[in-house]
Formats: sequence, structure tokens, C-alpha cells
Amino acid sequence: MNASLTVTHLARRHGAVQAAADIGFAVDAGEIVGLLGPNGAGKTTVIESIAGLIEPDEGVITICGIDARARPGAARQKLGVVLQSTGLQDKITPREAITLFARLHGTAADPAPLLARFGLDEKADAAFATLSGGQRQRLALALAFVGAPQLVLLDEPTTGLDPHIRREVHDHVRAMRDEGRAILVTTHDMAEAEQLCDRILILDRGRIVAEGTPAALIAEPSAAIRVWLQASAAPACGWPAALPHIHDLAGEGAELRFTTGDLNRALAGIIALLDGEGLAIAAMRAGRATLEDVLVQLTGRDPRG
Ligand SMILES: Nc1ncnc2c1ncn2[C@@H]1O[C@H](COP(=O)(O)OP(=O)(O)OP(=O)(O)O)[C@@H](O)[C@H]1O
Repeated sequence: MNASLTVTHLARRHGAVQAAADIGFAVDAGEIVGLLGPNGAGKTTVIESIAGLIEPDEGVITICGIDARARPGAARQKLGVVLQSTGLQDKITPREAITLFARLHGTAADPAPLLARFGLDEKADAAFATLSGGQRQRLALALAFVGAPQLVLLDEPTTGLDPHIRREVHDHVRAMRDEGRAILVTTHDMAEAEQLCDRILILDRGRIVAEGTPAALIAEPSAAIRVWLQASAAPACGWPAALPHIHDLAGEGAELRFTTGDLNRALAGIIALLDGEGLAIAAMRAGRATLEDVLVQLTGRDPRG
């Protein structure tokens, strides 16, 4: 087995809140796994537990075969972390920061290759405070890369970045994966998750509620097609609570929203219902469900908060 990270029965409370409960998953070498979920789902709690920044109440975390809770120092050597804030001082330069991180890692790495790889040559000796958002994020990736980690944890690595820089960060993350590293990434951007992740874990209220490739989650038969429909008027007795071949039914006035795996049969049922009331379909939109639809369906909440 080549899992770079295994997490079993991870649990953590923050006061009265069960932020993580019985979390279990693995990330293999050469794989990008996305941790998705609405605000407060527990994503940061899971990442910080793996990074050794908070102490879980229960669970086993193994990083490249090392028990991370029993041997945090040894596990840290295998790990690179990009958190939401770098915590760097305004005056430090990228060259100094990389040198400092290398020293903390117990290596004396030459910063030049990392500065070049992450496009920071020109800013190598500029103060952190003068770097743009994209340059700061490239520096955060470079710092996570000190010590050539086998597992990289990225907590919302592209939040607040423009689309061009976001694509650049994606390319760096894919390159890390293609070198055989394991990547665990959190994001609120469903399009990003769909493009970047080989596999996705959906978290809700501290628990994993779904897991699979983006394509498999979207192709979940009951949710494959998302439909909005408007009748010529609201049905006299309202919309029924359930109809054959229809899921996530939400009707209001003349409008109906639902998901279905069989549009023919779903529409046949609706047409029969409308015919019975002397009504017709006035307008309709149907399309492939997105990862965002899947997440809303599973958690009942908007992934962007
Ligand atoms: N230090 C803390 N003290 C008290 N409660 C906390 C603390 N940290 C997190 N929580 C709570 O634990 C739950 C999980 O929070 P966490 O930050 O892990 O979620 P998240 O999925 O990363 O959210 P977001 O997408 O908003 O970053 C939330 O209910 C949050 O309010």
C-alpha cells in the first residue's frame, strides 16, 4: 500500500462543537484529494490535526508510515503545509524566509532552485509586505516545499486570487502531484475542486458524507440532471411532496426544481399531473448537475457560505 496519509477515527471538539467526528480516509502518493464542505464543516480542523497544530481528541494519523501523534517531529519532516495565513513578518524576504524554513527543517537548502521554481527570482530580496497576493501565495507554496515533502496540505490555497494566478497555483499543485507527492487541499470553489482534484471528500458537520471522483459524485444516478420548470400557473392543490423518478423536489407557486436520473419518466409524471389540472409547461431548463449541486444536495447548505 502506498498511502502517504491515513486518518482513522479522527475526532475533535471545540468546546460544545463536535468539529470532527469519526473521520477516516487515505491519500495516496501521486493523488490530489479535495476536502470540501460548507463553512464550519470541519475542514480546517482536519487539516490542522494532520499538521500537528491542534491535538485531536481521538484518532490515528499516519504520515508515510509514521504515527504523527506519537512522533510529531518525524512526521513533520515528511510534510509541507500552506495555511490560510503565512504568519510571515512584513520585512522578511522570500530568500530569507526559505533559508529560515530550511533551517527549521534541519536542512541547509539553497533557496535559488525554489525561488526559480515558484517564479520568485525577481522578488527574492523584496520585503514580504511589498509582494502581491499571487507572489505571497507562490512563496507559501515554496515554503511548503522546503524539505521536499511527500505530503502537502493546502488550506484554501487560491482564495482571493485572480483567475490567472489561480491557474498558476493549480499548475504548481499538479506538478507536485505528478512528482509523486500526495496532496490534500481544501477549497470553497467547486469549479476548482472539479478541475484539480482526483478525488473528493465532502464534509458536513464534522463528518464525511460522500467520497469519490468528481465525475462519480456528479454522475450519482439520482442527481445526474438538474431541472427548473415553470407551469402556466400554480397547480390548484400545490405540488405533491414526491413524484416518481424525481429527487430533491422543491415547488413554489408555478415553479418546480428537482434532480432526476431519468428525465423522460420524470417529465411524463409532471405532464400527466399538469394535464389533470388543465395546465402546461410554460418554460423549462435542464442541465448536467455540477459538483456544487451535489454539495448543496448532500449538506443542504451553500458551499461558499
Ligand atoms: N478555536 C475554536 N474555538 C471554538 N470553536 C471552533 C474553533 N475552531 C473551530 N471551531 C468550530 O468548529 C467547527 C469546525 O470549524 P472549522 O474551522 O474546522 O470548519 P471549516 O470547514 O474549515 O470552515 P470554513 O470553511 O469556514 O473555514 C465550526 O463550528 C467552528 O465554529
